Amino acid sequence: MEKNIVVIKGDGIGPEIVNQAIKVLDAIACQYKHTFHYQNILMGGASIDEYGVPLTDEAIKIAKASDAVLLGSIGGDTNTSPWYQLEPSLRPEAGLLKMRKELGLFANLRPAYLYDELKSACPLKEEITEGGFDMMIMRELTGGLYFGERETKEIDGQMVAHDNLVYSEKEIRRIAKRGFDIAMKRRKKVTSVDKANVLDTSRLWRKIVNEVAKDYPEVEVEHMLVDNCAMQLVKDPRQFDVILTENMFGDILSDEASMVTGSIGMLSSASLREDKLGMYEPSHGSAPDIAGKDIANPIATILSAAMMLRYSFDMDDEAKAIEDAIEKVLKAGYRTVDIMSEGKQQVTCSKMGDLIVENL
Ligand SMILES: NC(=O)c1ccc[n+]([C@@H]2O[C@H](COP(=O)([O-])OP(=O)(O)OC[C@H]3O[C@@H](n4cnc5c(N)ncnc54)[C@H](O)[C@@H]3O)[C@@H](O)[C@H]2O)c1
Ligand SMILES: CC(C)[C@H](C(=O)O)[C@@H](O)C(=O)O
Ligand SMILES: [Mg+2]
Repeated sequence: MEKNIVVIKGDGIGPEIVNQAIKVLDAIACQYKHTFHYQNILMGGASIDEYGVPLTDEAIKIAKASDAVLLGSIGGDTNTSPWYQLEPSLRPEAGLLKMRKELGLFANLRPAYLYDELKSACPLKEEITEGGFDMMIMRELTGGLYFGERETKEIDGQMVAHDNLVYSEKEIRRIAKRGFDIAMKRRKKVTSVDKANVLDTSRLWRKIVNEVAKDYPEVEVEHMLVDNCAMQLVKDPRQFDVILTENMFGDILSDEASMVTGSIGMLSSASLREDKLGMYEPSHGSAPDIAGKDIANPIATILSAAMMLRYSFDMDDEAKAIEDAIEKVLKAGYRTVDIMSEGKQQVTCSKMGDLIVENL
């Protein structure tokens, strides 16, 4: 097969981790006789430095015309980077949000899976991780607080800011369906997470989720308040199969879930819409504190590339080959520093990429 992949290396560790994913994709192309054409575009800080804006119309056009987008991560140190002196709509994150919205990528899948080999890197007690866990966070990605109207202004001599949280029935219904569809292929349980004891958007969310649930009688559905969910993720992550939630809750809970898998460097993600076009990126950020040192964990990005093969290109065998290679490398004892534990062999980001290619 021939596929056009748009590559956004991004900022910070972005280029380091994307280079490893491309090594792996090249090896897959060679083994399975595919041709992947890569086209680089800029987004985030790199685009600000080059064009003065975090995402150009031309870049959006190129992404829209592609078969899939592979992204590293964007942004800088929000305390020190000059990008954060710019007005909010010109900052790196505005480019990412615009890309998600322009491409209509409303469904963000973040699988949190504890590899047997990484149990020692997991901060939870052994009795909790016994048997491992495997959950999918289905995060709504183009609505909610991130996309509501916002403003900062002076009222009666003091600054006042507001961010509007809006969800429509249609937005909730389509993500809920995605959540139930994926649950049907898994352990058939959906935990819908909201704050229905306070928020109107959450009460609507719960009502629509219950309506959608009627079309999936085989799926067990439960509703959980987000604060409780944050606690349950640490207390007993094995109880979760699919966590279905809105944009901001999903952002926060997915970082939390990543840590119980050993490291944020393990959490991949796919941002999808109704057709096959998707954007694939690790769930973590540009990690400015470790950028340029060749120590970042590239596994989340490589797993995201595997999700690209699976969801955008229907290349299930190829995706599985990547996932198996990662497992082999972990079994052989190789670790980047974030998942390092006693008796294991510490390797760099690029070495981890090489090892995964060798094990394909
Ligand atoms: N999708 C994205 O592009 C994306 C996602 C999250 C954050 N960001 C941006 O990234 C910048 C930094 O944000 P942050 O520091 O809050 O979060 P971060 O995820 O970049 O880093 C948090 C911590 O995790 C570590 N870490 C992250 N990825 C790692 C990896 N692959 N291997 C090893 N360690 C890793 C970092 O070193 C840091 O200590 C901000 O500008 C933020 O807006 C971008
Ligand atoms: C960078 C930021 C806008 C982004 C988000 O909040 O969606 C990130 O944290 C993520 O998890 O992809
Ligand atoms: Mg996040």
